Amino acid sequence: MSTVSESGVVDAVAKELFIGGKWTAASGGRTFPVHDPATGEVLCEVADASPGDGVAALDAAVAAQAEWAQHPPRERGEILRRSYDALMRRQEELALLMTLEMGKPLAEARGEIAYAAEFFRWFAEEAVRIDGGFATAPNGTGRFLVTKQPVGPSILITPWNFPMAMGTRKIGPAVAAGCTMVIKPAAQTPLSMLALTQILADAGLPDGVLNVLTTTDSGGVMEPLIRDGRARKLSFTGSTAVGRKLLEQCSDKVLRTSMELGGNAPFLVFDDADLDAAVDGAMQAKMRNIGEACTAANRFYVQRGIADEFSRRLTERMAALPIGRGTEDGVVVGPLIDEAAVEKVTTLVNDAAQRGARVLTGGSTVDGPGNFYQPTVLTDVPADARMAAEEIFGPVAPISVFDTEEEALAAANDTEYGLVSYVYTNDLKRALRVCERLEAGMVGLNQGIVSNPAAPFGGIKQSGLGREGGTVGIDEFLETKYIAVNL
Ligand SMILES: O=CCCCC(=O)O
Repeated sequence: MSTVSESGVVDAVAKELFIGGKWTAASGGRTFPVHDPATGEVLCEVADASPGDGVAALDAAVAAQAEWAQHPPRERGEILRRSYDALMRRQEELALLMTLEMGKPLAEARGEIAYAAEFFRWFAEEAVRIDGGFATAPNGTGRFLVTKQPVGPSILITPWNFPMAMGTRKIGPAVAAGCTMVIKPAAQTPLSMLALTQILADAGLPDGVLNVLTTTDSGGVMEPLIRDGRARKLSFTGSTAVGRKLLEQCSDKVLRTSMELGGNAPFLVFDDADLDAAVDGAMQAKMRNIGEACTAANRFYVQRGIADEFSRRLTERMAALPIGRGTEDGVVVGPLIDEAAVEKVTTLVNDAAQRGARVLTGGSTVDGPGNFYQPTVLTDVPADARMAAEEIFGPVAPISVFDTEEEALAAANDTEYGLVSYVYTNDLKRALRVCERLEAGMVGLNQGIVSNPAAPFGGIKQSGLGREGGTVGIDEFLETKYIAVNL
């Protein structure tokens, strides 16, 4: 595409299902609308898969598995590498497409395309490094041969908040490992995944390796595939509530699972922290993706000596953020994904205010069309406020004050979640002590963003199972086989 226009990027995407290497209409020709969250307008109609379409997609993935597993790792890597190049070459148009369907500002959408592409570059390099082992048995006679094989047909379910990167983070290692896939993007944001599908097909991904289902009937279409028994793996990114249900379904046929679930990230700022850095980090940890991220700082705990100054500076920064449609120049805060998201944020803020929290800035929706909520800072947020326990998933920063390290750790760990925590301190011993005791799969130490394709992303407790990215990311799609050799 030579020009980048709103209608152009939407028109350029195939709106059908992708099954066995072919674009195909949903059975009955059913479609559903995709909306622009900034205006509420319909962007386009997309195929609405039925349970029967789901089975056809799984059939195609199963049929392609044996041959794909034998495909040379170098070639699997090269498909990913060509796809990386295409993503970066087309960064501008793909970013616009993402902003239109998801709402995030264009600068962030560009960032997500680059982030997404990096997963392909990373796993292109990992495809050729799948290793094994050969050892002598302790009794000296036998030998152990250890090899790794693809798990098999995999079901991938991706969320709306990072519509491209959560796809490449799963597709990358699956392709590198030699697994075939059925992928279902979120109904709110199918277009980025459909564009990505064409990129992979153009890069030479064989027919049947990637099959894509867009649907409004997620449970009706996906549950039978999970229970079918031919898929061997489910990788899901989404809420803990949905993750629990999927885990139950997976138990039926004992599927391998990777679960990237919800978070409730604490952000600790100690008196000895660099305050400028802490406020910068707070803005990143809170406002990346308009707060619609499982990694978003959900609770700020600030030590008493600097609490007023931290709150003042954060409030000033939040109040100054330009709000608007993500396609407009300079906009930093786009719309939330839908009305339900706005309602949830409104309920949580009102609940905290009723329990005694003070609103320092924001605290309400924005007049006019679209799903906008003002950047909001609350202080004196009591421990029993709902937002202390639930993911806000919006531009709201609740601040509470603490006195001692022990108190801060107790508050930070007082959650069923354990995805990520953030700590700001200049005391090395405290930093290490606190990082070790925080119950989280990831910690940002004097850093407001932890996400990196080369690092293992994932949570403990009810934030999930497994890791994505890093050197361990490919293992999620590999089985270890041990061959006992009798000499
Ligand atoms: O909502 C969670 C998606 C994870 C985004 C990231 O990789 O940082």
